[in-house]
Amino acid sequence: MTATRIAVGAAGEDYHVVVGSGVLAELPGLVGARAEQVAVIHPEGLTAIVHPVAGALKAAGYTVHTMAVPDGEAAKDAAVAAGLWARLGEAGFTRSDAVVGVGGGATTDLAGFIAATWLRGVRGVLVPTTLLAMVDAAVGGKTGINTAQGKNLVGAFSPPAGVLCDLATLPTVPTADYIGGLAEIIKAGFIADPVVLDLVEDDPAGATRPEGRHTRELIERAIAVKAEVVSADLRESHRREILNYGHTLGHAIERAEDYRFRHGYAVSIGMVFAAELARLDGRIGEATVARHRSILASVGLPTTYAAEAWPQLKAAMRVDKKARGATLRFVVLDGIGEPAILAGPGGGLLDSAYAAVSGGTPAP
Ligand SMILES: NC(=O)c1ccc[n+]([C@@H]2O[C@H](COP(=O)([O-])OP(=O)(O)OC[C@H]3O[C@@H](n4cnc5c(N)ncnc54)[C@H](O)[C@@H]3O)[C@@H](O)[C@H]2O)c1
Ligand SMILES: O=C(O)C(=O)C[C@@H](O)[C@H](O)[C@H](O)COP(=O)(O)O
Ligand SMILES: [Zn+2]
Repeated sequence: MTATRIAVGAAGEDYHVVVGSGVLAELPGLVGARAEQVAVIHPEGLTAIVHPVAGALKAAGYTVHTMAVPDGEAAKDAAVAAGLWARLGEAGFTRSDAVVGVGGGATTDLAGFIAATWLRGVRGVLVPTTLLAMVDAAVGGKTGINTAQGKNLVGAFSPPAGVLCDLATLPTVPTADYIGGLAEIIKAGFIADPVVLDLVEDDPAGATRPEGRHTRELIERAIAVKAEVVSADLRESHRREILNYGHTLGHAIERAEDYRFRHGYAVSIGMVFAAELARLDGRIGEATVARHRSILASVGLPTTYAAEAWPQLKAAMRVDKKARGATLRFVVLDGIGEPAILAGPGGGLLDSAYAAVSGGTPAP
């Protein structure tokens, strides 16, 4: 099957997201002729994918440094970033050298951040190997790490030179992680492309598998949504905020769980919360909220969270990047495909929306 190339406009530095099987062969070309050294940042356990990638880069004449980082979210940590900067410094990486990130969204967020910050920016190429990283994390130039205070609180907008989504890497992704990626695909459906929702509803079981009937179309549609949005607003000054649908509560849940709760699962609960907020604010009806619950549950994503966590979650939401001063701002819907901002909802509205998500009366 031929590769699909989705263009992303990035403030004068345009790039492509390439989707297909076997597209990793394009990696040496993307790293470019200026680089002599390449750092390949990857999770410890991903050697079956990383060895051929590193081999191809060596065969193309680069000096390759494979740099293993902790698996998953543990990689998005200041100490891990500092360790990588030390290794780049010891190896003498210059501005013409390159960083390649191979792995899930946690790894591509970290690798992108290293590329953005080393010498104030070197060429970065991303090779996402999970569903979530292909459809969302590796696209759009948001890079970063977590801090004890919250999710992605340190980072930079720094578009990659290219993104290679090799579908051949997906079959080994653990099912629970694969399903996490569906949350971001469904998000793209609610905020911009309702056909995505129809495709998932047509075959929910197939949506949870790489060999599903609609898998490739779902991936390409979600990337197309992200590409359009970030091309219009790289630095999140207006339109890009819609990609944060479900993330205000979602990130608070991740922090409350000490980042041991899958991102997509937290976003899934966060989208139900945002839908309840929109319903209570008179923007959407019960049927649209019910559609959130049914489509997310149909692929195995969670839609509820503990009532007693509410005070902690409310406090954690204060560091959301969309907040302005003490005013919380939520992405909500005025309808499917019609995202809007709800600024400064009253405490009563928030409490009621969370009660609907937790299935009980949340602690004040
Ligand atoms: N920058 C952005 O715009 C953006 C967008 C969405 C999400 N994110 C971030 O992405 C992260 C979540 O990404 P994720 O869901 O990919 O999780 P992840 O990176 O933690 O990966 C999940 C697991 O899958 C493993 N894995 C990766 N590829 C594999 C493969 N092909 N076969 C087998 N195992 C594989 C990983 O090692 C890890 O254990 C979060 O940190 C989230 O904040 C960033
Ligand atoms: O690309 C964006 O913009 C997004 O908001 C996409 C989100 O899915 C992603 O999780 C992002 O990392 C969240 O960013 P943050 O600015 O809220 O930390
Ligand atoms: Zn996300």
